[in-house]
Amino acid sequence: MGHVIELNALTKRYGDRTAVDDLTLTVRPGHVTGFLGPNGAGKSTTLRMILGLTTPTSGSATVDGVRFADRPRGLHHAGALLDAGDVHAGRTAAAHLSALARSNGIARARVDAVLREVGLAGAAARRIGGFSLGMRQRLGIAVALLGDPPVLLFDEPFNGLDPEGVRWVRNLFRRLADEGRTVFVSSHLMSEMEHCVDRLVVLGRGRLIAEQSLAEFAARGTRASVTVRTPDPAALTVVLAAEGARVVPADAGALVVTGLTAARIGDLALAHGIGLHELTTRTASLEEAFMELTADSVEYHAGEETR
Ligand SMILES: Nc1ncnc2c1ncn2[C@@H]1O[C@H](COP(=O)(O)OP(=O)(O)OP(=O)(O)O)[C@@H](O)[C@H]1O
Repeated sequence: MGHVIELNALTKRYGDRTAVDDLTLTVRPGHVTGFLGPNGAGKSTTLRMILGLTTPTSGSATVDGVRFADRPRGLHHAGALLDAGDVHAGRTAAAHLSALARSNGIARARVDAVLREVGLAGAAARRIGGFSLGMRQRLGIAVALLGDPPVLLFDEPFNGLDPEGVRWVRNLFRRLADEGRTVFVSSHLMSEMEHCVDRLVVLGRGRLIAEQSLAEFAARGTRASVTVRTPDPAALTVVLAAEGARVVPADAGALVVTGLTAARIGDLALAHGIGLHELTTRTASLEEAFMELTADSVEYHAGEETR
């Protein structure tokens, strides 16, 4: 079984700006691999280089050891959803897919099959110009599936989808991976990814920050904190700080404590005769782990002047 995507020191520079910086990684079949990073991290540029749409400045991107541009009949080999807005608005959905099927040597029957698959069978004869964003995403996914390819790349596939659509896409990715395909999905939102990926590649300012399983990623981010409520926060803060804990006041008189377990906090409070009204352990969410991991590489912070 093959269809491994390999990036080797892949680099893309635009003038003095490095969009993708020395990226080396492997994306394997049978998994849904999430490709995460803040806006401008270089995800789209990377996907475009894998597809041979953008030429690397240096390094290489191959599928099964062969550059995409060197493969005949592209859509049989790899399917992609890139910019869902990038279609001929005057065409109908069926005409758009039929044209692609013809130019890629794909049987016409596949057009109806993928329209059904993405839930657009009823809209086949409608012009794409009148499609909602969610319908365009579905059409883009239909294009990716058209050649029944072993490799599938999706750039921000959840954009514009309603909750039912999001769920459908997640199940679709899972099924495609279970069929042994290589599924590589970009997103800037961890919340979209944590329900459907089993591996993660995290990018920040063009550089690889993490490449691991979802479980490994979750373990790295779970720094537990304990929320404590007490009628005497000042006294408890002194006691906990003396034990080396970090204590931060939170809403409504609560304290957020890191560095001590809930059990230890409870014992210390008892030993000092301090009452407790709440003692709750919280583990950081994947979203928080992702934010922490990429904090140094976020380029565009809200409410901040350009640096
Ligand atoms: N054709 C281009 N010419 C010049 N700069 C470009 C070009 N394409 C991308 N860039 C720059 O490269 C960097 C990476 O962009 P890219 O679109 O790959 O990021 P991304 O991770 O997909 O971001 P987003 O989540 O916002 O889509 C950005 O700084 C972008 O401005």
